[in-house]
Amino acid sequence: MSLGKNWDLTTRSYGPTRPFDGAQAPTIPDAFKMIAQTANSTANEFPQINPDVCIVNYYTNSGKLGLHQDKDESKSSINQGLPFISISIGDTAEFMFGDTRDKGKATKIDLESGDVLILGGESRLLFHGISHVKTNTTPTWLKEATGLRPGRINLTFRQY
Ligand SMILES: O=C(O)CCC(=O)C(=O)O
Ligand SMILES: [Fe+2]
Repeated sequence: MSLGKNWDLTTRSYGPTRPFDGAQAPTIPDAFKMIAQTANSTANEFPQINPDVCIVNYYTNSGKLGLHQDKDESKSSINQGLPFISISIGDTAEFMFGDTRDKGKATKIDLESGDVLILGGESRLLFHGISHVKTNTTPTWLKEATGLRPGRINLTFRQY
């Protein structure tokens, strides 16, 4: 699901509406933007963004995402190395990143619930992906407080 602008996976492009039902992408709640901007200013590595896209991905326990670069934002955004800010909720995922699409050469780190990962500047075009989601790793307090189903939610904030 996309907030702000619609992200169409088929054409790998952004637009105002969702092709499958013509609906406008819902606006990004200010509270969401604030979390992403606060994380970015706390990291203090990259320029601040005014996010106009938030892509929300849900991974089941068998969910994966192949190594890819995020390069469908505007040339200006990419050339400036404007960061994309990723927030993980729920089950832990193994995140891979590297200079090439080669999985064997990628560095792997765990992204746990609550972790924020920011790719910006020179790291903006790193190849990255999710190799697997680790079953039953959602913090107990979060499961109890929200009834979150198994799996992982990832929010990425970008400025097109
Ligand atoms: O799920 C993640 O941590 C990464 C998501 C991602 O790479 C993307 O949405 O482009
Ligand atoms: Fe990505």
